[in-house]
Amino acid sequence: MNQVYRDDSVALHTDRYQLNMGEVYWADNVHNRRAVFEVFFRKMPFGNGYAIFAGLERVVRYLQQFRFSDTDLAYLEEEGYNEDYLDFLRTLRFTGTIRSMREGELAFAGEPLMRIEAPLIQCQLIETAILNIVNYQTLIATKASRIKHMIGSDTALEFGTRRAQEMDAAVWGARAAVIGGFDGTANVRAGKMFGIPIAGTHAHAMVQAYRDEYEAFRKYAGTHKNCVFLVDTYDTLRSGVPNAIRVAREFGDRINFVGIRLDSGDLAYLSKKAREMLDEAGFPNAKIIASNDLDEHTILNLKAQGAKIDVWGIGTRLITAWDQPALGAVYKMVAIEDENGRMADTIKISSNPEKITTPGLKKVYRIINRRSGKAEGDYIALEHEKPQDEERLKMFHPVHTHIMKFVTNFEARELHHTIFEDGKLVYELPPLDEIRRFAADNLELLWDEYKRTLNPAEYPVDLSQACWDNKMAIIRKVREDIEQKRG
Ligand SMILES: Nc1ncnc2c1ncn2[C@@H]1O[C@H](COP(=O)(O)OP(=O)(O)OP(=O)(O)O)[C@@H](O)[C@H]1O
Ligand SMILES: O=P(O)(O)OC[C@H]1O[C@H](OP(=O)(O)OP(=O)(O)O)[C@H](O)[C@@H]1O
Ligand SMILES: O=C(O)c1cccnc1
Repeated sequence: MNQVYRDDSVALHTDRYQLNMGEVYWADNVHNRRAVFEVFFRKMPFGNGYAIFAGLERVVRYLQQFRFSDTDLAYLEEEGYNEDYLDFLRTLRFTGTIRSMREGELAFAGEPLMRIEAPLIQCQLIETAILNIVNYQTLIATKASRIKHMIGSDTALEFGTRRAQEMDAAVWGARAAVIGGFDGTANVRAGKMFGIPIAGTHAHAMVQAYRDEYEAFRKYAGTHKNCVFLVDTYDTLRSGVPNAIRVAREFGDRINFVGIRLDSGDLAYLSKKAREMLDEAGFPNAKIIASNDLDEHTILNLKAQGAKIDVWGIGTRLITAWDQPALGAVYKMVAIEDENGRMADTIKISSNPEKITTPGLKKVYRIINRRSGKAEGDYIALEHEKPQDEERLKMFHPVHTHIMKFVTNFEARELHHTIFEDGKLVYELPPLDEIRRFAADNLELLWDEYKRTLNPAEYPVDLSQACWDNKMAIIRKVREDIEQKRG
């Protein structure tokens, strides 16, 4: 094992191969050539019809802090990196330009979420952290949106911290959940950091600590105005709910009896019975909160059974993205400056046509039909193109090109915004409630066919003719070059 150093920077939050490539570029003096990379994912997470982009705020914070500390450099020296290379890294800062979707934007497979344009070595060194952040936060925001879709107008609370994949995931996951439509979190630190409303009841431990359930509820009521009693420690209907009602009656106006929480058993049956008991006791406004391994599937099922649940506490299955642990977003080069100072488009070829990258500097537009107010699809065009000037826009599937349509009377809304310009932050990070509203408004652009959680329709993400022609010409050129070199 190597020596251990103080963790005082984020610059080494990268893979070793990025530093290795950086050294190659630096030694060959090509490290400052302008390069362009794009972040995108290839498959819709959870089989959902849309994803919700999240992670930009943390990417911004990371890039603002990006610098190698003395201990970083000492560590890299020990790892055998060239001293002059390390001297170069010592003063390295992010000086690039980033165009990105805003957090809360709807995102789809195959389209660039972010575009990073910077000296080659910088593009490379920041790849790992950017993917780390965007992959996780976009995944959780999307999972939260699926769950919130089922919860509808009831309250959705994020309860996952104890089961999250470590502390960072818990707080940034709570924030992503809010972007996806959640109303609050149990994580107090996330509340402090992001201004998320915090909510909380109590655990079985408190009932066990007093042994007597009635006594425990009374103690809670004695110290808290807002009371939610957890009623399933011993027997929900015979003990828990009656004790909650008894304490609520005894304390009267001295407390605000918010309701009860169910955390085990048949949540449909118990919630209906508890609702009857609370109503009969004169507490029709007391809420029923449910938790216990909930996700969009159990919630749909519970609603179908007529469960009387007002507030849903969702932990493990949200914060760990239970059914799909990774989004799989990648970071691919689309252009690089050549030895003559001109930008040249680049491509990565694959035997799978869906995996061939799309070369060149591009923009992404959402094509919105002015008559219906709904999105027709997303349209990826080359930088210089102006789709909004077209009378009749041809949209076709980028792989199965015979699937096509013409759109008229549309708005072409650009999805990327400039975040950094030559290293300077030019974007004002919006407050979280604005991002949450933005995500909810965006969902209004989608037909219901794209929003159902089971087998949604595939939303079109198309290339412009010029973009497609450019891609085909580059594929042909690469093939010809290979043939020529083979002789
Ligand atoms: N009426 C229902 N329909 C469908 N799923 C339900 C219903 N009630 C509860 N569930 C879900 O079924 C699962 C039940 O979990 P489990 O079998 O561990 O029982 P439990 O009630 O948690 O038992 P324990 O007393 O050990 O906590 C949970 O995911 C819960 O959300
Ligand atoms: O089920 P989740 O979706 O992950 O939601 C969070 C869970 O965390 C708590 O359980 P835990 O057993 O850890 O503690 P408690 O029941 O004693 O509070 C809570 O009661 C929920 O069941
Ligand atoms: O407040 C609660 O009820 C809560 C918080 C975290 C996890 N489970 C429950």
